[in-house]
Amino acid sequence: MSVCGAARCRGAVRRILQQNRAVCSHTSGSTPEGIREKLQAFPGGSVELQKQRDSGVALLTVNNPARMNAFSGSMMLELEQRVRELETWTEGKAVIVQGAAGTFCSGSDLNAVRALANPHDGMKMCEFMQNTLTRLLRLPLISVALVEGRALGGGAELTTACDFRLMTSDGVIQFVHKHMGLVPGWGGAARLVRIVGSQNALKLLSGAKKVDPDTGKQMGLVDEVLHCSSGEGNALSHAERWLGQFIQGPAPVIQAAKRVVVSGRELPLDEALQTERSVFGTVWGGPANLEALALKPKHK
Ligand SMILES: CC[C@@H](C(=O)O)C(=O)SCCNC(=O)CCNC(=O)[C@H](O)C(C)(C)COP(=O)(O)OP(=O)(O)OC[C@H]1O[C@@H](n2cnc3c(N)ncnc32)[C@H](O)[C@@H]1OP(=O)(O)O
Repeated sequence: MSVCGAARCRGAVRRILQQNRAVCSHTSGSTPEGIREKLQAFPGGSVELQKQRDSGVALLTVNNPARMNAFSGSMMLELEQRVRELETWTEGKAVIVQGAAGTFCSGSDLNAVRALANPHDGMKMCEFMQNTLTRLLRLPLISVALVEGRALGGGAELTTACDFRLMTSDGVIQFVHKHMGLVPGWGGAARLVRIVGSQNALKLLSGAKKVDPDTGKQMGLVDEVLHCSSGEGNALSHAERWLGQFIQGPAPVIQAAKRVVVSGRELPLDEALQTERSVFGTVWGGPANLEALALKPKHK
């Protein structure tokens, strides 16, 4: 990359980091640090990250099978750490978010929820998770939620923090918050409205409706239904194949595509155009661009 290109790239990265800092200050008013010790007091399970360097696809696995992959406090902290690791993965192209043992995620661990049920702790937890999931959605990687089994409550919210949702035929997404006397607090409502529109979002939240794969596909919540028999890694290999059509080519170009989509999705038009120019500058005259020009391609 030229010196000029590198400077533009740093500018684009700086702008995205500024967006992320804006999320922190907008969603908390203060830092969400106070909640870390409290979350640490609810251990159990893990959030695992496996970076597949050959393909540029990372697997992020929510792993707490004894509780249907519910998020313990320590898992919320681990998720933030994993997202932090992905933010600096310059060779990466995509991330698949999945649950362990054939089911996606049943939301917050109800034991932690009970203990943090006062408004102050609830707000801090919600700020912390909003920040983490906003950063997940803004990663310069194509993100896919692979929904096998159930995605409930916070698990349903997690699916909306990905660019795409793939569902196996046994999958269910359900915003069960109403049954808990709640609304989503991890940013899931704001994202849901943007994905399916306000009419559908209101139906899903006020009715706590179960979304099966076909209904999800009709309303635009589900991008693809994976018809595969259940079994270790079977759905994952289908998901990887589906993802393959979007991640051919060099990582900087894939990351640039994601960055212009994030700015187009989130910023006012003038700022989005400015970011688009900066990101364009990182790929214009870059190795992939020069190689393509030398090949005189025909796009048939
Ligand atoms: C702000 C809150 C909101 C958010 O964060 O956005 C939330 O997410 S609140 C949590 C919302 N989720 C739930 O309310 C899920 C409650 N669980 C269920 O409805 C059912 O367990 C199930 C997920 C539909 C599975 O049912 P089934 O297949 O019949 O299995 P079991 O019920 O026997 O579950 C096995 C085991 O897992 C425990 N479990 C499941 N979910 C949670 C959870 N969210 N927190 C803690 N533990 C959970 C369940 O209690 C069973 O444990 P044992 O009884 O010890 O076997």
